[in-house]
Parts: sequence; structure tokens; C-alpha cells
Amino acid sequence: MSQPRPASRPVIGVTLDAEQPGGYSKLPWYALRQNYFDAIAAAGGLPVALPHAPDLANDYLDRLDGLVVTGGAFDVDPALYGGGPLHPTVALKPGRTEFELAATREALRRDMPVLGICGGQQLLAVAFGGTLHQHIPDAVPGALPHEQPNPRTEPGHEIAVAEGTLLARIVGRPRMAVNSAHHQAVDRPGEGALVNATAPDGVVEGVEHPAYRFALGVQWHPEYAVDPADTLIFDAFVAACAERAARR
Ligand SMILES: N[C@@H](CCC(=O)NCCCC(=O)O)C(=O)O
Repeated sequence: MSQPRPASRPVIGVTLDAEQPGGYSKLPWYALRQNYFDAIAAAGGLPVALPHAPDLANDYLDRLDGLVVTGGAFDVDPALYGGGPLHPTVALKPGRTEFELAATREALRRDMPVLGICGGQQLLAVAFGGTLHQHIPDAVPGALPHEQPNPRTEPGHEIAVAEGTLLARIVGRPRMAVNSAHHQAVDRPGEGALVNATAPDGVVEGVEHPAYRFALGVQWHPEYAVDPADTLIFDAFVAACAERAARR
């Protein structure tokens, strides 16, 4: 389902990963791959990076038409979804999660379009009231090797798109090749939320919530456009942001 390009670009916030001193800088720094911004701009949006400032979440959202919660080298604290003791593989970035959860919950309250990608999809599920598997190999017997070694520019497996979902309406296909690479996954999507994509082993690869105009998360990385249908996800998201901008 291709979308017409918006006449004027909706302003879309993009969350960042946070890194400790070392490598790029001797001071703390933010990080994010360029193709998140490229994919939003190619779909007609105006991407802007959002630093981790929970107290400024409202100020940022006052100026935004949509929010992309990105992936990164982080996990969501199981304490935020009643997940029990921390699994030894879980890597926390409290500052990132505090900001992203505040911004995502407020964006949902405002019914602002939200797109969650990879770890951002997992955070979105937690914002829906859902739960996560802290480490797939220990939680899902016989699971595929979801922390795939292949480059993100290549698919690792297919996913089945659930009929009757927003994702199904966007991609217009029952299956997609995806490049997801993760050690966690959504367990329960949250009250009223839906699982819209699953891997061949049944592991959740996408969630959405029909109570909102556009609240959708995918475990894979559509910004690489590994599957032609990936660009349709950004087209639909940016179109939803443009619609909201027109209503403001
Ligand atoms: N908690 C998640 C994190 C997965 C994720 O966001 N990976 C992205 C890696 C960096 C990138 O390509 O953006 C998990 O299940 O591992």
C-alpha cells in the first residue's frame, strides 16, 4: 500500500543510543546509524535526534509529529515489566530507557504516531503493559539463533504477518524476509495490543496497538530495506505523522 509523499515534512523525533567514554570520545556520547534518519527523510519526514532528557520529553513532543524509538545495544530493565531477577546477559542503559519510556508513554497519551524498531519495539511493548523474554535461548526451547551473525544488510529468516493487523495492511503480504538480530523478544504484548509478526519458531517479531492511530513496533530493521516491503512501513508511518501535523 504505497503512500503519497507528504506536502510538507512532518517533524519526527528519533531516539539515540548512549555510549560511555571510549572510542569516539573520552566523554559520554550518543550513537545511531545514519540509515534511521535516511529512511525517515526518504519517506518525506524531517528526522530530528532526541537527547536523553526525561524532563524535556513534553517540550520535545510539543514540537514533534511522530516518534521513532530505535534499537541499540541495550535491554529494558525487567523491573519495568515484572520480569523477575535480571538475566546475566541483560545490558541496561537506565538513562536511555528512562527517557524513551517517558517519551513513548506521553506520545501514546497524545495519540502521536510511534514506530518502535528492534529494542524500540520491545520498549513499546513494555509501554503497552507487555512483557519480554529476557534471553530467548533460555526462554524459548528450540528457538532459532535470533542473535544472527549475518550482516544487517541480509535477511536472517522470514516472518509471518498476522492477518487483520496494521502491519498486514501496510505491507500487503503474508510473509517478509527480515534482518532482526536480538537476544530478547516480546513475550506478552500488553492489554489490547496485538502480535503482528512471528518468526518460524513462534518468537514475536512485531507488536501494535489498535487503540492508537499508529502504534507499531517491529523487531527487525526496516531502515535497511532488506525486504522491498520495509520502505512501506516508513511510508505509512510518515504519512500518519503528516496527517497528525495537518490536524494540529
Ligand atoms: N534488547 C534488544 C536489543 C536489540 C537491538 O536493538 N539491536 C540493535 C543493535 C544495533 C543496531 O543495529 O541498531 C535485544 O534483544 O538484543
